[in-house]
Amino acid sequence: MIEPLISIQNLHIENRSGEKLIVNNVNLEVFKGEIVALIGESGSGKSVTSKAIMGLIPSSMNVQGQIFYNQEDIVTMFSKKKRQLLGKEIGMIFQDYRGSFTPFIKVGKQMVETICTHQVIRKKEAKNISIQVLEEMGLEAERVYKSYPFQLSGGQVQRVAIAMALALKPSLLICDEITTALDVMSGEKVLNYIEKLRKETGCAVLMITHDLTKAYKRADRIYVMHKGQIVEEGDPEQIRCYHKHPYTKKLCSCLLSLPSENLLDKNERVI
Ligand SMILES: Nc1ncnc2c1ncn2[C@@H]1O[C@H](COP(=O)(O)OP(=O)(O)OP(=O)(O)O)[C@@H](O)[C@H]1O
Repeated sequence: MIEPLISIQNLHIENRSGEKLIVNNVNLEVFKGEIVALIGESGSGKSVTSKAIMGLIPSSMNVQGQIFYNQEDIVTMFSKKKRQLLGKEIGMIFQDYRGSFTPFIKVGKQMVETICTHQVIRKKEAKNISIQVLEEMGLEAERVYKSYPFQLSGGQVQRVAIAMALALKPSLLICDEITTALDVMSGEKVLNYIEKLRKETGCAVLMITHDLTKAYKRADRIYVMHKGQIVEEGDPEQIRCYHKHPYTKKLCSCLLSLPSENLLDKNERVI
C-alpha cells in the first residue's frame, strides 16, 4: 500500500478559552507527486489547517490530532528535527508574503542565506540557484537580486517569496493563495512553473484557494472545507459532477456558469 506523504488525522483546533471551534475533525492526505487543492470560503479554516502542518498555530489556540509526514507525527516531533524538516522538506508560501522578508536586507542575500541554511552548498552556487529561480518566475533576476524588498512591487515580492521556497526543492509545497497578488499572466506563469517542478522532482503540492476554476484546472484531488470541516473530497470531475454537500453545489454553480471554453477538460490541463 502506498503511504501518503502527509496525513492529517482528526485535526481539531479551538481557542484556548474553548469559545471558538476553528477546525473540526479534519482528515486530509497528500500523496507524493500529487497536487491537492483545499478550497473553501474566507474564514473556513484553510490557512489554519496548513499552518498546523508547519507548527505555526498561535499559542492562543489548542491543537489536537495527528499530522504524519512520511509516517512520523510532526505534532509531537522534537523541535530540532522539526526545524530541519520545515522549510527544507516542507515549504510554505504564505498569503502574507511580505512577512517572508526582512525589509532592510537585500533580496539576494536573504535567498542565499536561506538556501545555505538548508543545504550544504557554496554561496556562489546558492547565488546561481537564486538567479535561476528568479528568472523562472519571470523577474529581472539580476536587478531583483540586488534590490531591497521595499524597492519591489507587491507582485514582485510575492514571486521572490515563491522563488525562495522553490529554490529549496521541497518534497511538499504548501501554497496559500499564492496568486492573489499577481496579475493573470504572472499567476499562470508561477502555477505553470510549480507544475513543471512537480513533474521534474515529484514534489507534492497542497494548494489553498477559494478559486474553484483554478483548483479544477490544476489539482488531482480537491478537498472542500466549510466552517472548519472537510465536507467533500474527490477528483475534479467528482467534485464538479457528483457533489453532495450544499456548499459544494453553490461553489460548482459558479464554475458551471462560466463560459464552456473556460471549463478545461482533462486533455487541456496545463502542462
Ligand atoms: N492568529 C489567529 N488568532 C485568532 N483567530 C484566528 C487566527 N488566525 C485565524 N483565526 C481564525 O480562524 C478562522 C479560520 O481562519 P483561516 O485563516 O484559516 O481562514 P481561511 O479559510 O484561510 O480564510 P481566507 O481564505 O480568508 O484566508 C477564522 O475565524 C479566523 O478569524
